[in-house]
Amino acid sequence: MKDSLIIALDFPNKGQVLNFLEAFESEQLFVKVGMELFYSEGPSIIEALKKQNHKIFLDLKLHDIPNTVKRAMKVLASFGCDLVNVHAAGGSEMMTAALEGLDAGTPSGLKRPDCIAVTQLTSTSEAQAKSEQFITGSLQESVLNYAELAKRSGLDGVVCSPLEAGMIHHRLGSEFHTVTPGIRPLESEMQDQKRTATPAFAREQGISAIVVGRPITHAANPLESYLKIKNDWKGVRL
Ligand SMILES: O=C(O)c1cc(=O)[nH]c(=O)n1[C@@H]1O[C@H](COP(=O)(O)O)[C@@H](O)[C@H]1O
Repeated sequence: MKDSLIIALDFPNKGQVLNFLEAFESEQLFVKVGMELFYSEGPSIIEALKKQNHKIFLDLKLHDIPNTVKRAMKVLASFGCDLVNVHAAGGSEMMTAALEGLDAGTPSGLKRPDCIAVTQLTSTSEAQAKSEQFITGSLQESVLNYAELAKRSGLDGVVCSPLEAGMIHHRLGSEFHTVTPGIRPLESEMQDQKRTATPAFAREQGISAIVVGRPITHAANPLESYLKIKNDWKGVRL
């Protein structure tokens, strides 16, 4: 996953996804299938994307009792995705159970998908975390606490905002992955995201992978937007 730009395919159905991907024929992509697309299309969307040789992040953010998460992860592992996630707030026992389910469900000969934990959603502000989640410290501390818990539980990394990734690598090492949504080029609107940064800022933080949705999928020319964000992220000067 190192240095990947993951495109969030937040579309309602397979038809719109395949239509969108036509412009990317020459690119081997890392794409994210989230709740809307997976709930509408089911595992067949994963099959269709694998046929096109794209890497896949199946983003269903599991958060339930350990037994339920373990059994669900066993099913998800059988799809042959590259990356899946849970909410760190589910706790250490749940995260360990997620890994057990993935190990049990990964077909022989395949690598188990990497598993990362959402710390604090990038749509959460400091004020919201304090007034609605009742955290007493700072939001950064909360992100770091969740990241430490995820690492102790054996996970491969976390989802956080680009603003916290540098701190996480400093504390937990560069091998522990940070995957960061909340990426907004200077000209883009924040929409519902609260903790955002540019692709160039993300590059300076040692982030493993950035996740970008609407700045690409809603762009007038999605391929052009993708290439521009990718170049900014990789520090390529044209
Ligand atoms: O787990 C995620 O992917 C995720 C976590 C998070 O904290 N924030 C977040 O935005 N995401 C996802 O990342 C994508 C961001 O999309 P845009 O805001 O359109 O770039 C969406 O598909 C979100 O579901």
